[in-house]
Amino acid sequence: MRESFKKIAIIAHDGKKAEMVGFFKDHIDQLTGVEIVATGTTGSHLAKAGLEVDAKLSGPMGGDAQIAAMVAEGDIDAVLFFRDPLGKHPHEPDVQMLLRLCDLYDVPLATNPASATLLLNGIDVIKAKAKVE
Ligand SMILES: O=C(CO)COP(=O)(O)O
Repeated sequence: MRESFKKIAIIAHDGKKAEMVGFFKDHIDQLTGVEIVATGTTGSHLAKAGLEVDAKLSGPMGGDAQIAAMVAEGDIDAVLFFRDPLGKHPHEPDVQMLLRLCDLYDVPLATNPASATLLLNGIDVIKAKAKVE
């Protein structure tokens, strides 16, 4: 079980970007003190919403692959990926690689807002526990 969440990755497919921005505006307090890495366009949306973001390449240009490599190197503590199950994505192999590496390295992965809410609440519990200890 992970004991600290210093850096998280945020990614959203185009069909989920509006929902993703609304979600993170609502959960901005839970991101205090957490570094955010994002794919390119997701990152620019988050930056516009006032978050500090390390934006990688756009997803179809290799951004998911860059984040997957960070997962493999142990540099990412959780991935919040707002996937669009109804869209077609030219870089689907990169997406599958990212999901696989999260499972391989046991990195918490949320692929929809409901699970992202639970993940962020879980991070809060771990943060609170670390303060008490
Ligand atoms: O394609 C993506 C996820 O697979 C997201 O990439 P962008 O954030 O650059 O749109």
